Amino acid sequence: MNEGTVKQAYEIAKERYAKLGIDTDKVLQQMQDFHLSMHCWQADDVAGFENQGGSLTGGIQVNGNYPGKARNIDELRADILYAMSLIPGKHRLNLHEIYGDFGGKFVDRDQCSVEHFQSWIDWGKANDIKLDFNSTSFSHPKSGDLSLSNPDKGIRDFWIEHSKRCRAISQAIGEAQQDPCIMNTWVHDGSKDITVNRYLYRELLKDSLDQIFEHKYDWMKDCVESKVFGIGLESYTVGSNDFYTSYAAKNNMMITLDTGHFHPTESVADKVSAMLLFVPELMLHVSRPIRWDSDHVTIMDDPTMDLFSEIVRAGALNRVHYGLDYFDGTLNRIGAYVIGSRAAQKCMLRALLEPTETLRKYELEDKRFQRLALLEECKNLPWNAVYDMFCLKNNVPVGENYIVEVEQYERDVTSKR
Ligand SMILES: C[C@H](O)[C@H](O)[C@@H](O)C(=O)CO
Ligand SMILES: [Mn+2]
Repeated sequence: MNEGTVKQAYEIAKERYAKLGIDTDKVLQQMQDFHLSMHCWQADDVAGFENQGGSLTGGIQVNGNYPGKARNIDELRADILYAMSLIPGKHRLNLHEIYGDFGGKFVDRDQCSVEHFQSWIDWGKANDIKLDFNSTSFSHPKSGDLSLSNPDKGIRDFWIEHSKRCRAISQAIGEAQQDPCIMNTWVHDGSKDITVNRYLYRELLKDSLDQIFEHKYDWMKDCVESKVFGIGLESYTVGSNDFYTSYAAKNNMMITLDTGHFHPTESVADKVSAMLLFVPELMLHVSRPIRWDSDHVTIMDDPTMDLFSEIVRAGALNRVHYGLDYFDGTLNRIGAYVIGSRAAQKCMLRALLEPTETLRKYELEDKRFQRLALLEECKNLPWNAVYDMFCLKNNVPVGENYIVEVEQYERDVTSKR
């Protein structure tokens, strides 16, 4: 689509939205301030640089063997920068601990420190990209079924030490970038079959977390992530939703909502207003679960649109952090970043373009037909013309034009790996 057509379509959309009391120019400004935290692990199928060739454990799984995945830190950085060049706006990068710059040496998880992330800090500064962080409990000989909740004190202490070090690394990252680094704690701990020790494991997890979070930092923020179940750990998850919701509320901590970590018919959108009354902030891991936590590439589907609408309706734009979390090895991985990131942006854009005040007025007046009619009509308002304008303003390909760019990068770079 040429520039003139995009501008023309935008002017028509602007007029259409103005009739509903929406200022599209203002929404474009808001979109500029909407930063995703892109997950580094889509680039290499959650392999990282510690355990080259080791298998992915911890109840998560990547399918597919699409050629050209990033094999080292340079390739991963190049791929992420390329993906970012096709996504409008400025975005963060979310690192897992296993993506440290270990210089080819084996650095065990209880030995990691800021020196292994100094080159990431420098890279972030050089590219104006803020970083977030995750401790990594999976893909390690000591991962087993239980890490922070393991009855074996030696194993528990190993993971406590890992988590404490990850927090110190996050603090250093946050201070260096002068913006808090958000550190997510997710552990896979659970049981394949019936366990008679539910209370014990949760008691141990609580105690481990209390030790990990004891030290207070000012340049990092903690969040905790629950899950329904992992593969091979189907019967019981120590860090369930009830466990972490209670823990976060009691300790005034941020909670992570991974959209793949709930029962298939459970609405994650509905949790936003429920949780934000009791926890200070939310971290999202936007994913696309197909029947289970399959981590398909995020698309503009109803659950994701509902989630972003609820954030906007709750007036919580600044209390939510927008991480992505999917990993699909069956398709071009850079393309996957672009599709998922743009989809999340489109969901946010549509949410910002909603005539919420009018809808609320209808609701207060018990005008049920009018409320439903306007909600339906919003679906076919010209929001896509506003998104195209957002792309144009940010100098990135408009619409499907990014497909040829991804193909070109594949020909020039990833197919040669
Ligand atoms: C890599 C994982 O997806 C991530 O650490 C965690 O957030 C998760 O969602 C596990 O299912
Ligand atoms: Mn997640």
